[in-house]
Amino acid sequence: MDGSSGGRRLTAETESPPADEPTDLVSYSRELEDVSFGAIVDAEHESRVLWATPDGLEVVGRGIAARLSARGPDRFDRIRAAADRTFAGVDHSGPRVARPRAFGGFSFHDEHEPGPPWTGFDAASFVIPRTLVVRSEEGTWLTAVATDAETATERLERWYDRLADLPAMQPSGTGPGVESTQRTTSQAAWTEQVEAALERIDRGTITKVVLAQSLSVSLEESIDVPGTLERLRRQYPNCYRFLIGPDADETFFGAPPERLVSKRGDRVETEALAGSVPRGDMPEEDDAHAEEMRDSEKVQREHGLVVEAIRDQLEPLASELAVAEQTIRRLATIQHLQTPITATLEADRHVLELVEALHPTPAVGGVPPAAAWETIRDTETFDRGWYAAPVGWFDAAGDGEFAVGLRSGVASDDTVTLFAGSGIVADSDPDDEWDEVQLKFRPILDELR
Ligand SMILES: C=C(O[C@@H]1C=C(C(=O)O)C=C[C@H]1O)C(=O)O
Repeated sequence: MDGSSGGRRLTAETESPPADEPTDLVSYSRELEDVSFGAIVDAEHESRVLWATPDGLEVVGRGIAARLSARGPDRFDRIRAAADRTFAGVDHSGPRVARPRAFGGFSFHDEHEPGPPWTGFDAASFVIPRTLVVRSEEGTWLTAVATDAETATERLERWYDRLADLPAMQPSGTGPGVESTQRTTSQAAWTEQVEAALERIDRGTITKVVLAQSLSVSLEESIDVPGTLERLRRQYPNCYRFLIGPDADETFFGAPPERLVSKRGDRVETEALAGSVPRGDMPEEDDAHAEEMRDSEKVQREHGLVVEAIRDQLEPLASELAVAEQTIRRLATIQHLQTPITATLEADRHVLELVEALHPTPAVGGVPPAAAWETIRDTETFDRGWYAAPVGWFDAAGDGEFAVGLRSGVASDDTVTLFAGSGIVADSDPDDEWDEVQLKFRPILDELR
């Protein structure tokens, strides 16, 4: 879905600009007792990131040792080139798990121009935080990154003492309360939008398109995003959790179920996640919904398009590709059809090459990609920004992991703008698709109440 783009820009800043000469960065790590992550990500006026995976890796970061951002259709390449230069100057002393990583993501489309509610969010933007805490099977580690050894040591010791003094558990609080909500799309407008998309499907312009809505939520109090994510962890333990807070007013966060891609060495893992039904109150009802989804020709067609597109994108890069058996993915409020896909790369690749190849899958875009994007742009009356786009991390070796930025919202003080969408194929019913979108608002909306 690369379209033409006006402005192209690339910046790679470190804490002591100018950045055209790569600045060397020193990274030191130290093991910690388990600590509260809240102290790292409570800084609303400093850059902050949080990343947690269903398999138990949790990372929080604060401040900026280096920032990479890019616009335009070659934004993936530009970020990679800038990152290669930056990482080449990093000297890390510590275990691999505690190494510096770049956290961030991309807008859904490369024509993205930052504007409210996405002011701080470029079309591609990553930071290597100055202070990092990672919790994994290999323990909890603190890392400090700086332009010289003395600053890195000082930062490491200061944060070590600060974290050691805080209780490991901090209360995650309660929801800020919802004062009012405002839709971008009324149900009548949605019905028209879906019918117009169905006409394009009838004419053969597209086979599938994912249409979304946004919901602006005014809160009774300002939101504590890390606390909200902590509560989401309890409700959605098998989902990702992320927070991307540039040093601006807005924070993008969510609890997406969907992995876009993970890459370690030559091993690649991804999945098709498409097809949705509610959970039932009783086990029988729950199973009945799941069965109805599995047996639906429409849902299978919708899901199959995603599997096919992922396979087509990965096959040229892989020496081996395996599509596993379809399963039901059960989350607290919704269930999905899921097909895990793994591959072995035939040559060395950067995870951003895989991100570029895969984004957007037809689980969030459509088929064919360009005509689907045109439909989205002609139809949706709000800015997708970073919704449904890749969010995650990568390291010096080009390994990394990205989720799809779903079940997400962008928060600014006492407002959160939520996003959710659903796949439209031939036979889609506007009312059913409406219900599905409302279901997908729930993970975040429930935690705001
Ligand atoms: C578009 C969203 O979800 C995606 C679309 C799905 C579907 O159409 O069934 C299911 C999971 C996600 O891939 C969303 O959560 O906003």
